[in-house]
Parts: sequence; C-alpha cells; structure tokens
Amino acid sequence: QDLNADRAALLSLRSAVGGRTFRWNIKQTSPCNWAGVKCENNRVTILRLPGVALSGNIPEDLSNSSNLRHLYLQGNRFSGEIPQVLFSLTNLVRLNLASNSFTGEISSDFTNLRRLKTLFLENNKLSGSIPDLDLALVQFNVSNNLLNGSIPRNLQNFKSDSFLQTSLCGKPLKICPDEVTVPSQPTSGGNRTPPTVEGSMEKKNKNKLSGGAIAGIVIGCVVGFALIALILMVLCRKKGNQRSRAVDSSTIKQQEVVVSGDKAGGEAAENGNVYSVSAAAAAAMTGNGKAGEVNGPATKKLVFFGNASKVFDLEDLLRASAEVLGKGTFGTAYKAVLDGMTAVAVKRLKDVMMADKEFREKIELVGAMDHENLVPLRAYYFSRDEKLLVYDFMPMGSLSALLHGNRGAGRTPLTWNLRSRIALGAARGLDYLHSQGTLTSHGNVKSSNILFTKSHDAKVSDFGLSQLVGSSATTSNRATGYRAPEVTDPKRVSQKGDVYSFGVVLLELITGKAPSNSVMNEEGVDLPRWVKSVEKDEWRREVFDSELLSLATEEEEMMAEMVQLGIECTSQHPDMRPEMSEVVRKMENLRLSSGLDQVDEAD
Ligand SMILES: Nc1ncnc2c1ncn2[C@@H]1O[C@H](COP(=O)(O)OP(=O)(O)OP(=O)(O)O)[C@@H](O)[C@H]1O
Repeated sequence: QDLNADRAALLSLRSAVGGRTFRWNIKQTSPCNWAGVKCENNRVTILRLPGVALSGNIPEDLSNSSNLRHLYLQGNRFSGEIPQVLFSLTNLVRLNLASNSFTGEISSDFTNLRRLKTLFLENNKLSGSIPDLDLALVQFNVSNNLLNGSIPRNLQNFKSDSFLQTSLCGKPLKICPDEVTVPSQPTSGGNRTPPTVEGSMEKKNKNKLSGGAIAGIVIGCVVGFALIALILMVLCRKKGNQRSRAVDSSTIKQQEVVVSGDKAGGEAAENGNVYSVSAAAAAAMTGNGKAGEVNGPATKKLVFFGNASKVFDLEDLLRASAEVLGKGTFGTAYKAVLDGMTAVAVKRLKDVMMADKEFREKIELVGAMDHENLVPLRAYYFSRDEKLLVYDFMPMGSLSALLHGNRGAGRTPLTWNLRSRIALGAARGLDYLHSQGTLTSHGNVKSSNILFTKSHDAKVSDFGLSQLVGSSATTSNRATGYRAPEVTDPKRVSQKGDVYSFGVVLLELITGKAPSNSVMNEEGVDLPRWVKSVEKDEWRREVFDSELLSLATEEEEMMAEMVQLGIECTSQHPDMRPEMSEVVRKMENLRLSSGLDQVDEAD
C-alpha cells in the first residue's frame, strides 16, 4: 500500500460522502496538497474535514489509508451507526466524530484502535451503555448523547464535562442506583443496560457470603494492613536517604549552573552566545555523574508524546550545546542542538507547585494537542527539582521579534500578504485549541508566543502553561497589554479571553505597535483603546503601520476590515467578542476576496 492507494481511498470517500464540498484539485497526482490532507513519509496521515456538510456512508476502501493517524470529521451530517471501516484504521491516534447524527451503540471494536488517545463522540445520538474500552485514552467526550448505564472504570478519571447531557451514572457523575436491589430492566429499542462485571461480582458475593468467607476477609484485611505498614516503613527510610543525599555537592553544583545560566540569559540571547549545559549540569542532574543515583532510574527519563520514536534522551539533552533564547513568564528557554543536528527548544519551568500526578495529567493534555499551527510539545521531564519541556525549535523567531526587532536600515519590510497570513495561521491554531473542548484555552496569547517555521508559517506556542505554574509567574507585566479586562486571575483563562488577546495581536500586526509600549505612549492608553479612539477615515494615516503605505486598494480595504475585526475581538464585554472559528472564517474570506488566496479547484 502506498500513496496511490491513499489517493484512491480519498477519491472514493469524496464521491461517497462529499461531492463538491471537497475543494480538491484531483488533477494533482499527489493528494498531499489537497485541503485538509497531510502526509508524512509519502503516506496520508491526517485527514481534516470538519464542518463541511458531509453525509452518506464512509466507504470500505478508506481502510487502504492504513497510515491515517488523525481523522477529524466533526460537525458534519453523518448518520447511522459509526462505520465499521473506522475500526480497521489501527494507526488512528485521534478520532473526532463529534457533532454529527450517529446512532446505535458505541462498539467495543473501538478497542481495535490500540493507539487511540483522543476520542470525541459528543453531540450525536448514540445510545446504550459505554463498553469497557481497554484503551489508554487521554481525551474523551461523549456528552450530549442518549447514553445510559454506568461509566466504565477506566473512563472514570475523566472530568464530568466528558459525560454531560447523558443518562450515564457513576464516577465522575452521581452514583448509580444500587444495581443489586434494582435488577436491570430491558428497555424498548434494545437499549439495555448490561450489568457491569463489577456489579455482577458484587451480586454473587452478596448472595453467598458464608461464615468462612467472612473469616477469610478478616484475615486478609489484617495481612493487607501489615503489608501496607511494611511498605510505608521502607518508603520512609528511602526518602530519608534521598534527602540526605540531595544536599550533596553535586546538587549544589546543579543550582549554580542553573543560576549562572539564568543570569547569562538576557545578554547571552542578545549576543547569540553559545555555551554548554554539558558536563556539570548533566553530572548534577544525574547525581554524581552516575545516572540513577539520586532519584532512581525510573525518574531519569524524558517522556515523549505521540508515536514519534525516541531520538534522544535526557543525557543527550543535557550534554547538548545550549544557547539562551530568553527568559519568559514560566522560566528560561534554551536552544539545544543534539548531535550537532537536531535543534530543540527546552523550557525550564519555574514555580511549578504541583504534585507529580497532577502535572503529568495536565501536560499529557498539552502534549495531545496536534495542529499545523501549534508548536508541538515533544517531550517533558519531571522531577522534584527540575521540570523541562521540549519543543520543536522554530528557526525564524517570534512575531514580536519580526515586528519590533529591527526597525532600522536593513529591515525587510513585512508585506500585508505576510502579516495577514500570519494572523490567519495563528487564528487557526487557536481555533483548533478551542475546538478541543469548551474549557480548553491558551491563556497567554501574545506576539512572542507566535513563532515561525522556515517558510514563515505561524505556529502558536506556550499553550496550557498558565495552568501549570504558580501565580507569581503569571502576574508578569508583560502579559498585561494582551490580557482581557475581565481576567483578573491569570490562571483562570477562558476562550473569550484568548479572543481578546488575539485581537490585540491583530492590532499589533496592523499598527506595528507593541501593546506593552503603547501603555507608556503619550496617549497613555492601551493599544485597543487607542485604535478605537481614532476616526475611521483617519485609520489609513494614523493606524496602519507606515511600512505598509504602498498598498493596493483591495489590500487597504482588507486592512480596514481587519482593524474592525481587531476592535470586535477586543470588545470590553466577553459576549460581544466573536468565537475563534468565526474569526478564522472571516479572515479566510477576506484573503480570498482580496485575491491573496485562491479557491482550490473543485475538479
Ligand atoms: N520552540 C521555540 N523555538 C524557537 N524559539 C523559541 C521557542 N520557544 C520560545 N522561543 C523563544 O524563546 C524566548 C523565550 O520564550 P518564552 O516562551 O520562554 O518567553 P516569552 O514568550 O517571552 O514569554 P512567556 O513565557 O510569557 O510566553 C522568546 O524569544 C521566544 O521567541
């Protein structure tokens, strides 16, 4: 099977469910540039077709697209049972079928998808109970379906948001009515609630408890208690040992490396200084230079996300030559070059006041986010003293640097085409984040968090971090120019708060003015307030960046529309702001109608 098989499968899908809604140029021999299609190693790996009114039966030959990892079909008009062919796509990591009209029960064949991490089925008409899916899901949602019965044990760790507007019961929702005294009733339409394994075990035991069994239980409890006490004693002794070793010289050395690295921060970044985190830090972090001595071998590992094969480990990372990129709200960022080839950005988090388990749960969610306009989080490291996040290195720096970095001679002017393309890319990244659940938001949208690939494609970085670190880090002044007026606690972020911050970035792109500086301007107001105070017929002279004055008429019209959009996004009242999806749609249309983008040919 190869790219031709993928192509044939996609064409078959197109004629079965979409017809003209697919804006694909099928004259192209490779499907990899078709809208919504992404390839890796010459195979289709991502298919993204949300909200394009698809309906009908998904054809069997989609199974030929055997390398498909992400399938996004949410917001369409699919109905009937969830198609069986999906269960043959065994490489699927993310499957989003939300907001369709799927009916029938949730098939236990989902367990064929051994790699599945994200399963979104909310807003359908699925009925019956949820089968006990033996999968390591990280994201799961079945809200707003006709489901009933108890929530299987391995899904009980998801928050209640995953099960709202259903008749399900059990953790995290309210407890189920006692299954022992109320026998399960068959309901019409075959929607029976099968008793859980646990339930039937319970029944058996309740009926048959004998005197011998009771004696057994009592003995079992005593032995169990003794065992727990023994384990606790051993653990306490170990901890004591660790603490005494933690103050040894190597750890002090580590603190020194950290401090001098941080101090070097600003200047090193400006001068492009390269130094090495190598020997001393590596020795410090692995304990006397010998891996595994301080915290035990299990905690010495970088944890990687996704299917990406592990290409480096913690020691490689610490030995790599490193360059300080800058100090941010959440810690210091370094560029590390591994084997003189692979560049990664490493963020050392400060102020993480969170227990191991909670941190890991939260960071797993961040690592599960996957979109072409997001900087992917590749791995993390967590120990008591050190929290590291490893991202892809973005070679062309940030939007903030591009806009405000070199305003003097030798600066390449930033065209309107490039600026509006950056705005659209960033908006798409945020829209994706918001589409992952009503509670998912970025929390720290600003121009230094919009980074570029070599071809100046925008990628949003730093999402989800404000929920990870302590409040002292998030009260930094630098975010204030971007923060929505209702956001008084920076840890309590919201989607509408992101829309406000994005609006500020949009105005920054149009005006070329940095919001934090505008507070100090003679106007003494923030950027949105200043733009709103200028009359519309003065926008061209006052608001548009002077670098953009030789504009085509249609570009100028588009800019005015974008100022208007920036003003709407920065409305004082959250309800007056558009959703990110609307912002994306509007910008796409503006770019199409001003001739900056072309509609893909249908045939
Ligand atoms: N993945 C990356 N690739 C390249 N440069 C990066 C990467 N991540 C961060 N940087 C750069 O490192 C510097 C510090 O980034 P960091 O995100 O820590 O702080 P910040 O963006 O200034 O503030 P905040 O922490 O509030 O987001 C910035 O100049 C940023 O552009």
